[in-house]
Amino acid sequence: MNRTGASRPLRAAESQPGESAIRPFRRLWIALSLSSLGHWLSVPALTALAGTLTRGDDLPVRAQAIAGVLVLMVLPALLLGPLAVLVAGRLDRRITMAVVDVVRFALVLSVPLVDAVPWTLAAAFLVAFATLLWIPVAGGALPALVDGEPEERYEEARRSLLRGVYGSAPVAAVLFAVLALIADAVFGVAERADLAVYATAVVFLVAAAVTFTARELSAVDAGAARAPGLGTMSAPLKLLFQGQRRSGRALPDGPPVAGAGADAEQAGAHAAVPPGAGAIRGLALAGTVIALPAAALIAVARLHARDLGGGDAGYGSLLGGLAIGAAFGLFLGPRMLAPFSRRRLLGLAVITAALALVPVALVQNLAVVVFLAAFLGLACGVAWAVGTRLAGDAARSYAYLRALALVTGLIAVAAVPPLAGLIGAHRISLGEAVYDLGGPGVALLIVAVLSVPAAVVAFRRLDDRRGIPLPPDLSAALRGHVYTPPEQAEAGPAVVRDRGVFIAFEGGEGAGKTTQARLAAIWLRDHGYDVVSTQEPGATKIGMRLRAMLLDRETTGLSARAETLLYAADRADHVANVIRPALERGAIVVTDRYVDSSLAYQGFGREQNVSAIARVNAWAIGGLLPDLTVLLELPPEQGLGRLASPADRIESEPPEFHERVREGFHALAEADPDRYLIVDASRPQAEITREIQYRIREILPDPIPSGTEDVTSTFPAITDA
Ligand SMILES: Nc1ncnc2c1ncn2[C@@H]1O[C@H](COP(=O)(O)OP(=O)(O)O)[C@@H](O)[C@H]1O
Ligand SMILES: Cc1cn([C@H]2C[C@H](O)[C@@H](COP(=O)(O)OP(=O)(O)O)O2)c(=O)[nH]c1=O
Repeated sequence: MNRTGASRPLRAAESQPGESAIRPFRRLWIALSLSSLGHWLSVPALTALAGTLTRGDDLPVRAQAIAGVLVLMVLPALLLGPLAVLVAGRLDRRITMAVVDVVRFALVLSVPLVDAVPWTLAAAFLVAFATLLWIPVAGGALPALVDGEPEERYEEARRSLLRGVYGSAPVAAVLFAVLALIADAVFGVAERADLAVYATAVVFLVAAAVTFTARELSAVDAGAARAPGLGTMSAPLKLLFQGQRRSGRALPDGPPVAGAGADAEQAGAHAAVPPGAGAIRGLALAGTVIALPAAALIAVARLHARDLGGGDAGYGSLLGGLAIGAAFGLFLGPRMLAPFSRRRLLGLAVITAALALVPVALVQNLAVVVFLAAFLGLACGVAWAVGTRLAGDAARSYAYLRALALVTGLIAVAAVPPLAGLIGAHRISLGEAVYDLGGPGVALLIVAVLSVPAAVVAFRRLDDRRGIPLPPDLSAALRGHVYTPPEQAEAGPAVVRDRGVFIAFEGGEGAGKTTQARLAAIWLRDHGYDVVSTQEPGATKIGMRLRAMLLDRETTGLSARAETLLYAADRADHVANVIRPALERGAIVVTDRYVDSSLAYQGFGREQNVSAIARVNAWAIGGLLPDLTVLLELPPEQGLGRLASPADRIESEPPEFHERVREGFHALAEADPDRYLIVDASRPQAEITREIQYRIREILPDPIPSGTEDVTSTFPAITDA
């Protein structure tokens, strides 16, 4: 039972179809998604209507009308957010959400009926104000619905709701374009925007009906505290003011762990080094620059589409391109270029977004501009996803970043359309050819010219790999590994290895590493080689103590970074006291796990910055990499199923963790096929052993010293065991 008294459960998030318990969540999801669809649809619908109402006027008047609607739709969020939270906490959730939707329905419906610019502006403000009340109330619905459920389920459900709330933005833009096409075919130009406005009203009405029937939503507790990003509303202006007063120290100096939840810990971990003041300012600048090109484009999209020969359908396509691109970017951002520095990725994404605005402003073909807008959206989405993770989702710094983006967006939508109106259309003659540049195009170009240098400064401030050239770093990341500059690779003692061979076995739990490493060592010994069998963690005296700490389930609360460093410490000792001496005397070293385990488990598994872990380890091992790494690939559930002993601390991690580890190993191996052997470990043991022997044979030195061979004229033949 939860606070609402309803016995509902969040099997929802698990989405097992047919289970009746899913229904409350599903209804909440539908209600929230529909309301959001109405919200997103109201933006182009009302701006388009303002444009239609002023179609006989000059460009400046049209631009003002559109800018007015946009500004009034953003303003309430900036000024009245905390007030809304205060009011929302005292109201019945279901009734409030339904009433807000009915009010938005009535307001939107009244706009084409009154058919005047002032009322359109007033209605836009009132709709946005009503939305503001809806956000914290709706945001509190999930915590109330899932009270007492485990955190992972809650997280899953939260993500699903966020997808519904923000995923409806591209749907709305495309729907708007389709409605405009239909309206174009059926009605005259004068009523073109009306259809979208009526559709918006209907969506709100349906949302109200769905919400009203969802009885389990009734509760007088907004409870949004547990719903970062869904229902949190802070005072953006206050935050900005405080941020400034503290000279840019509103963002945390280190990992924002305290009270910030798992996301924040991850985010802190992603910031390879604790951000200094320069990096914090870089992050803030990035937040500003992300919003600038996107908001400027949204602000003049309708005018720009018209200049390019498109009507409202063109406007919808532009917004649709931008929104779809952004959705992809938000999804891809955290998954993109795993070995690449997150800070560099953020900087690059911001520069890309700013640069993309240049062709958006100059190209004279609407279809191409739609694609370019999608690209711009993609860059903004990636930047936002990476930036918020760096700042610490759910933490104060996330709110700060959001506030910065909101204020920048507001300034852009307020200033760019009037600027476009002021500039007006220009015709440039280039010899024979003439080039028509509209006011919106020039205004966008100006925004791009301002954004690009700001983006470059943000990149510089954020850069945590200073001195390492970008092109090889990026190209290495594209191939799946971390670029190590030649001088860094040489750090630590030189790799002295006359005759030894170094072979590592890697893979997930229960993949058969220990079994195959042992068999390989036996086979090699049988053929006369000096073989040292070893493993990580725990091959040395100190290592055994570290291993106990690392794997004991009693060890709780060990931070991801400390865990990484402890594995690296074990490895440093392992290399110095076991591996290197053995190789120096010419032995073959066979190790069960090595550095890739840290990249896969601590990097991919714990979602930390893989490049930072690679650097720490490169130093720990003094650049000593295996000649061959055998990767045994097995689905985690199969591997864990093979284990007989009770699960240790790492084995007890959730399935998603082990899945990420598997993907991590695979990415590392695929990037360097010369040094890896990828083996399907689900096959019979003997088959795997043969495949491994076949490959090891290729790298084995001649066991008989070369001088001796001349004398004996024999060549050692290694046969299958
Ligand atoms: N190819 C295989 N097929 C089925 N079971 C295997 C195979 N290889 C190893 N096993 C079994 O799986 C379990 C885990 O193997 P082990 O070598 O300890 O894995 P790891 O060291 O990767 O955790 C052992 O009981 C082992 O006998
Ligand atoms: C070497 C290494 C191991 N690990 C984890 C993986 C395993 O769960 C555990 C090692 O335990 P171990 O009992 O050696 O596992 P396995 O038999 O699967 O090799 O430590 C890391 O997370 N990072 C590392 O760098």
